[in-house]
Amino acid sequence: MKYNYPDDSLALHTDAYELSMMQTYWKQGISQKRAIFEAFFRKMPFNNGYAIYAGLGHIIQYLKNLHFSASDIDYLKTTGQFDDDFLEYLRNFKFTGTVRSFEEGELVFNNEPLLQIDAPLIEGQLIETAILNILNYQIMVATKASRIKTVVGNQPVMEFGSRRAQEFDAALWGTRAAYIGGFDSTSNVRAGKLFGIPISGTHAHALVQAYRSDYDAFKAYAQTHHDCTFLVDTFDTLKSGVPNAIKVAKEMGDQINFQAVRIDSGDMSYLSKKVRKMLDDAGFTKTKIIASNGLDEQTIQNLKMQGAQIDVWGVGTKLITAYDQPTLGAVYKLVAFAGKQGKLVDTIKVSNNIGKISTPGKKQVWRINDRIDCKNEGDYVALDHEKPQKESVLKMFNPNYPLQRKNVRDFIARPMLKTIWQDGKFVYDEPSLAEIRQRRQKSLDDFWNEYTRNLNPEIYPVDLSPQCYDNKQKILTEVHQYVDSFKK
Ligand SMILES: Nc1ncnc2c1ncn2[C@@H]1O[C@H](COP(=O)(O)OP(=O)(O)OP(=O)(O)O)[C@@H](O)[C@H]1O
Ligand SMILES: O=P(O)(O)OC[C@H]1O[C@H](OP(=O)(O)OP(=O)(O)O)[C@H](O)[C@@H]1O
Ligand SMILES: O=C(O)c1cccnc1
Repeated sequence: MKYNYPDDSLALHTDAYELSMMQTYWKQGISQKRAIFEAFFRKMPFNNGYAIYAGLGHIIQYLKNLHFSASDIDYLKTTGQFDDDFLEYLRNFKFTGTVRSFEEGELVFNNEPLLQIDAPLIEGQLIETAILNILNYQIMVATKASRIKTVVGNQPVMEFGSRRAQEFDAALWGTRAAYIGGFDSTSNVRAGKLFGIPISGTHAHALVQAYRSDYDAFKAYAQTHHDCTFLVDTFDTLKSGVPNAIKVAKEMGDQINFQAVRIDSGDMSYLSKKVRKMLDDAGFTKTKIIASNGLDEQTIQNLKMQGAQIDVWGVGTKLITAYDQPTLGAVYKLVAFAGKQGKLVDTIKVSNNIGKISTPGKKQVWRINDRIDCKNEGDYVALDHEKPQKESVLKMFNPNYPLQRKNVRDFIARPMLKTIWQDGKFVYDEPSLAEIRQRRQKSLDDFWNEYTRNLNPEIYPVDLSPQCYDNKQKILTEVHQYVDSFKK
């Protein structure tokens, strides 16, 4: 199997149907017409009240490098599905569009555009698969991480998921998303190098197994490291692991910093209390207890309720695989397309399921913040030309929850979709990961706790402007007329 192309690119990281459609657009002369696509998801992940936006960093990297390499074109030729003139076009392909997006670390909600591509139709079509691939995964992991961090509070939580992640890319970008969502460090060393995420870790059972003795293993580790965390559950936590960790720490004295012990099995509430007492009695009151093994927000909360004496948490599988939910279900829809005279015409995707009918038109999302209590009142999805920030009273209503309408006065409206590319030019001042993490915390603080609690949160209003709503109804009526025209 040959999979090692020196000039491999990510342009073919797309579904075949995107390329098939692109060939049609190209041959029919509509490929350069302006098209607006928007990405959004319909249902909140994990029944959470909010999601954390993550993935833009990867999308930026992808779009900056987007091109078809010589071997990509050669391969497409071998499929026999594409004409030479189209392949020649692909050879010189370049992204020339405008991209607007939420910024990473912001709280986002269902049924609002998260990312918007305003580009020649052919370009917007190619990138659908990659954009959804990135967003569908990273938003889930960042949101899961945020739920876990909410329960962990000020204690450190380490990301341990690489070995259980769905392959390399998921481990790498998943840990970045986890860091955005509030995790404090990662065990993935490459993520440390590439993203500057602090790396942290302890040691595995293999070390103790190799020495066949807790004492010998801890001693060997202590002779080769200053900062020491000992994994104490390989044979028996209370009878052998902790007593030998203490013995080694006493023998080594100031030569080591006896930072922590890690417990990775058994009843972690019971064990952590016993271990705390043993450490304290031996004078190691500052030595921390780390817990790992199948943890998530529920087990951590439960352990805390039981008074477990755990100071630091290590979480892998259930975070990195977004264990409770395999996908976010984000979609990418064409919302407007250049009509006959080049003027944008709004488009709709109809469904029997009312919640699945797309909202036509190029839009902006406005976050409405109450000037008095400084908390967010709701998100207001408006057509792009609207200026809600200039209104004195904003009528907010959600057609799916018609009784929840309200008039908002004295507000600040903040546009959430920021320009990342303008007509092919990258214009975004990319924030550091530290800034993105701070943004998550700041954003969370701007919401009432009713929306951000982990269990049964209130539904945060994501409302359509009256113009946006009327536009949707008008286009829906046109579609109904079109469909009716086929009836006998
Ligand atoms: N006091 C506790 N309350 C609630 N859940 C706990 C408590 N202690 C441990 N757990 C959780 O219970 C689960 C136990 O899983 P499992 O049966 O795989 O572990 P184990 O048998 O102790 O260890 P292993 O099989 O890895 O040697 C883990 O998810 C762990 O986080
Ligand atoms: O349970 P998770 O949340 O996924 O956390 C990561 C797990 O990975 C390691 O176990 P593993 O048995 O792979 O190796 P070990 O020998 O280091 O325990 C570690 O000890 C944790 O139990
Ligand atoms: O450093 C650790 O303790 C660690 C790293 C990866 C997986 N489990 C544990």
